[in-house]
Amino acid sequence: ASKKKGINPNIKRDIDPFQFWDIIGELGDGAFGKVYKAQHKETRILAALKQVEIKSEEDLEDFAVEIDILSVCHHKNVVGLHEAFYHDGKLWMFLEFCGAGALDSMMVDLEKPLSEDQIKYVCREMCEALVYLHNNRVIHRDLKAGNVLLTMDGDVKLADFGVSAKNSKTLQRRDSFIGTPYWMAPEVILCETLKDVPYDYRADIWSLGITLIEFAQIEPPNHDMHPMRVLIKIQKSSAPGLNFPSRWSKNFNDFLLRCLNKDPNQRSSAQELLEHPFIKNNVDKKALMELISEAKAEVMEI
Ligand SMILES: COc1ccc(Nc2ncnc(-c3cccnc3Nc3cc(NC(=O)c4cccc(C(F)(F)F)c4)ccc3C)n2)cc1
Repeated sequence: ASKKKGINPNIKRDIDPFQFWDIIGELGDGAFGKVYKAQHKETRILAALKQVEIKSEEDLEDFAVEIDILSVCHHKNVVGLHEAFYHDGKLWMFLEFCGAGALDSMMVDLEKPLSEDQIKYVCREMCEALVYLHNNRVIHRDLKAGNVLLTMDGDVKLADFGVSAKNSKTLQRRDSFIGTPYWMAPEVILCETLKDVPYDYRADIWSLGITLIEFAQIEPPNHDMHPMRVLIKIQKSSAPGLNFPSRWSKNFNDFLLRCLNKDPNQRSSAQELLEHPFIKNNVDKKALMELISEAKAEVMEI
């Protein structure tokens, strides 16, 4: 039976976005169209704008999924959608602007990893986002430092930029389904290769563990391997850990063991992780605020 193509109520149609928004800068050239910095004419709020050419109804359906997720997900740790337009054959998405950018570029710019106190705070905020997403039956599927945004106030917001073309280590994602393999849980790889093993929210917990190692070491495990080789390595090897565990607290090492279990059933849920001593108490944004001022100061120097 032909599914009735519901018009997505969250997308404003045939209204020119430039009536309400000005483009004030460029944020980068993503894999699917350009991304700009925009400002609302009345409210003066800032947004990140993605424009995507819509060539077919199928394209629109693809992106309508993203709009549906963003329209129902209202949480302090998930990037918010201001509004979306379908105008002039293009889909325009205005997301809340996070002034400090993504954590992977911050570590690259500062040429240093996060401290344990910074990791604690970001990890606690990411777990709160995952509890919310998983309770709303949303699986992120591509958790990594590049999808963790920061505001100038030190708020942590989960995003998903699809696949950045600039990262040559990315296996084609849009049509096929392989993302960036380094963060992929073993069962996901099985699923991608055998295409039948259904995987669920526990894959995000594995990727969270890999992302914490990335925060601690700037790169995920196996980053120096060819992406295709990594798929096999993750399958075959035991769960990864920190390169120098003794440099980190027992709580951090134990938290990683709870995330990085090759058996999805052995992994903790995001809710359980919120109770783990690594992030349960005296976690605050102070350490992260220092990192943000360093990163912004560094930019001012140039
Ligand atoms: C280079 O310096 C900067 C400085 C500031 C920023 N700040 C910023 N703030 C907000 N968004 C962006 C952004 C950058 C590049 C590409 N897309 C961006 N945001 C964005 C995200 C989305 N979609 C999602 O984040 C998304 C999609 C599906 C699911 C989910 C989730 F599961 F997390 F809710 C999130 C759609 C459209 C846009 C414009 N960038 C970025 C780079």
